[in-house]
Amino acid sequence: MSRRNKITVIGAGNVGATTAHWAASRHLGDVVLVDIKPGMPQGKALDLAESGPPMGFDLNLSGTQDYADTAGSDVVVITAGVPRRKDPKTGEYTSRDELIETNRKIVGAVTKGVVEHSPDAVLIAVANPLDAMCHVTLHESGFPKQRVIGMAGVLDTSRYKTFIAMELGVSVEDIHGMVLGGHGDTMVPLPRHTSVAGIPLTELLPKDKIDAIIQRTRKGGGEIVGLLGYSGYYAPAASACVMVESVVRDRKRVLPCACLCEGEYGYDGLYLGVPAVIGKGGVEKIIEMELNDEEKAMLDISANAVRDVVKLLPYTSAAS
Ligand SMILES: NC(=O)C1=CN([C@@H]2O[C@H](COP(=O)(O)OP(=O)(O)OC[C@H]3O[C@@H](n4cnc5c(N)ncnc54)[C@H](O)[C@@H]3O)[C@@H](O)[C@H]2O)C=CC1
Ligand SMILES: O=C([O-])CC(=O)C(=O)O
Repeated sequence: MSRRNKITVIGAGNVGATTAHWAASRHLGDVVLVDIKPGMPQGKALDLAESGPPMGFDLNLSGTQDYADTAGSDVVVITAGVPRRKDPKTGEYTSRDELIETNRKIVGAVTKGVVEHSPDAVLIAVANPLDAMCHVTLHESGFPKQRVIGMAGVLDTSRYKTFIAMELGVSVEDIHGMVLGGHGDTMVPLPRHTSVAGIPLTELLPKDKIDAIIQRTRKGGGEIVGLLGYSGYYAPAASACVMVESVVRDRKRVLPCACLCEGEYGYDGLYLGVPAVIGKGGVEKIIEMELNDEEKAMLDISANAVRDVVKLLPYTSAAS
């Protein structure tokens, strides 16, 4: 009898529980939710399982504090970590980068727990600061780079496409394009490589409108924090699920993901959002697209911003 895919989600908070929800509703596999809060992943998994009859999914959904229950996972999504929050009094909110000290410890610890029981899994990092957390996950897992991927570009691209669709009054389905670079304000949307049903975006919108969409995309996470008081989770979880699906169904989607660049785009030993073919083995190939001087300069700025954060980690030799 063939076995179902096994998907583990570490951290059953907003992003983790919603990832489990999307994964179940798309029938991607059995889902194990892990969280340090006793009873909480168990409760969310049971509640989700009880939504199977009306929603028509019949998967095993369980919650646990014990990594032994995650054994043999095909994919593990690591959302455990603190999110940024808005101070209700001042309206100020922290940057993703300020989460590094807390989250590197959480992500490091959970990665060790995961790999002990799932030595062949593909790991998808989600906690922030995302690109740095990919370095933590790679280092603590000892996995090959192909099996440690970061989720950010799918989300950033999703926001970019949403804003384009809103501006043009067209379906998001017909918008094709990508956002590369680090998951921060220096990310690099690529309007020259964006089209609407094959029509270049640059023919459909004037430069000032495109520039406004780029700025809104770069600040997309912050816009949600500003409105909610904490980080968004529907779009992040949906984006993680697109990556999970490409792995478990071996779809070989071309997705912008944080991948370890070793020479690609001129960067060495640095996680950065680049287009990649995602299949059963994780990153099957990084696609090197032609960038013009302006685009490459923006990617360099973004890579430098990521490098500055990665340098704060205790064990990486500063990536070049
Ligand atoms: N890469 C991306 O594009 C995005 C990243 N994020 C990041 O994802 C992370 C999670 O965000 P939310 O789900 O909104 O936060 P949340 O606070 O709702 O959930 C985090 C969960 O992690 C759990 N946790 C903490 N330490 C743990 C440990 N050692 N083992 C197991 N579970 C542990 C907490 O108990 C909590 O339930 C944050 O770092 C956030 O910044 C959020 C959205 C998008
Ligand atoms: O901005 C945040 O706090 C969470 C995140 O990474 C995003 O939504 O892009």
